[in-house]
Amino acid sequence: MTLPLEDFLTGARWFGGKGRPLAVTGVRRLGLLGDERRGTGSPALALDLVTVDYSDAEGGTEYYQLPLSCYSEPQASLEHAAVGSTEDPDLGFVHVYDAVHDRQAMAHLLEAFDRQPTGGPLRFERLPGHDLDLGTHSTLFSGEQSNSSVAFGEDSLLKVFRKITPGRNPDITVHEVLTRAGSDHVAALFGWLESDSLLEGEVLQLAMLQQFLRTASDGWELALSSVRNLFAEADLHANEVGGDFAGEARRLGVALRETHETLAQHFPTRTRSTDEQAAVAAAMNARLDAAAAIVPQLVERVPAVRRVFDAAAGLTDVAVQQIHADLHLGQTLRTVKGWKIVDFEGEPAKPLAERQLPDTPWRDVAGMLRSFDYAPRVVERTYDDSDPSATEQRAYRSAEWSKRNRTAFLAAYAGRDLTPQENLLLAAYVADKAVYETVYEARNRPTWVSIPLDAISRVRPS
Ligand SMILES: Nc1ncnc2c1ncn2[C@@H]1O[C@H](COP(=O)(O)OP(=O)(O)O)[C@@H](O)[C@H]1O
Ligand SMILES: O=P(O)(O)O[C@H]1O[C@H](CO)[C@@H](O[C@H]2O[C@H](CO)[C@@H](O)[C@H](O)[C@H]2O)[C@H](O)[C@H]1O
Repeated sequence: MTLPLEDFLTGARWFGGKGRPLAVTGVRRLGLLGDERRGTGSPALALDLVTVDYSDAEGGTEYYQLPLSCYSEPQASLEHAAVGSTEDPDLGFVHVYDAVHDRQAMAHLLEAFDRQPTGGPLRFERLPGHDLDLGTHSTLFSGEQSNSSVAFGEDSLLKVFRKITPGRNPDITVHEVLTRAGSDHVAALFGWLESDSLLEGEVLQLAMLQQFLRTASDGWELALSSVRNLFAEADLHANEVGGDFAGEARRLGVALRETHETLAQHFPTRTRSTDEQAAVAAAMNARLDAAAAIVPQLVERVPAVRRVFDAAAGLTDVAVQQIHADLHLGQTLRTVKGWKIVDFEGEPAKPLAERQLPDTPWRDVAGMLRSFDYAPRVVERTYDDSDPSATEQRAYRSAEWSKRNRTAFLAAYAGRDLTPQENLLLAAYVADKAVYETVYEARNRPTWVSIPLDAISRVRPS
């Protein structure tokens, strides 16, 4: 009896290949933890890596990590996480469950981070400065994530990477550097798990353990409630209502600037050659053409956007460094100790080699500016629009909220007026992100596509 892994993968919310024809063509055991003694009720935790081959025109191979809880007896309490039953080469006949749902299995992992066993096929790396709380139990985060996150009490958070790209994971690399540098703007990295076996000649990094931000509120949710407050007070301006966000936007600007400064001190920096800058603009134009083929409403807006990208092609002395590369309000957390930035993996859809290239900090700034445009537009959509004057009033106030927070964020980030070159570069990155968003929305939330399309309509070549 083999495990129905294709069904399991396609039903998992973190699986990136949904809707594509695929086959699981290999399963590789990276490690086994815990000893399942019959009758003890304690599971063995198998860390397996499955190879997924796609058979559509795009084709390609991906690897996904499956942490599996293996029991000799069925577990009624884990029925919701059942994968199937199988004759396992190491364990004999077992009932198998998705281990991130299983407190006993997660406890094996946490203990292993504490003990750091040597000699096995798995390496549990730790950074100094924090004693793990082993008296906690695990809770799986729910939510639209591309990985699986498990909190251990209020002490630590384990992010189990699902799609595994051979090579170092930028989320670990960047968190390690920022933690060692004492940055205030990330959750401290406690450690990570990697496999001794190489794939395609590269290391496999499987999970990251970090400080659990107990007092965190999601930046996106905070922005939405600020807009709701504004809309609830029909005769007040954004600076007069209780939930004004501009102070937070300013603090976010400072947090991003300081994060960029720390990254620039610890990773290589350089300026792009003229050829590289031209290639970046050409890639933006190519993305624009590809997006227009998918989102027809974009077609009439292509010439204006192209003029911005063409102007940006000629910019010189563009400084590049390590950045976040996928920044938006949903990647920020407000804690009692200020703003924290999470998820330094870069855009998951891009190949690792591309994600590892240095880029301009203005890409991150542009990502945040786009979020300040999104938040009020998303709230506007929740209102009934039967009263045209109320709808118009909300649209006006929406633009007011967005401008106020974009201005506060940018002023705090830059601390000075932007040069014409910086303005142009930023405009190009904002447009590029909005173009990307039209495709993202068309595929995922088609009724939201007007949000980036309207932003693109406002693009004016200077
Ligand atoms: N250290 C932390 N403490 C508490 N919550 C966190 C922490 N890091 C991330 N989160 C929250 O966990 C969720 C997933 O985090 P993220 O890094 O974006 O995962 P993914 O790579 O799966 O998208 C987000 O809601 C984020 O706000
Ligand atoms: O899942 P990721 O964090 O990699 O990002 C993807 O999903 C985001 C939505 O969660 C999407 O962001 C867009 O919508 C946000 C509101 O939901 C908004 O704040 C962002 O500014 C906007 O780009 C992101 O584009 C996509 O890559």
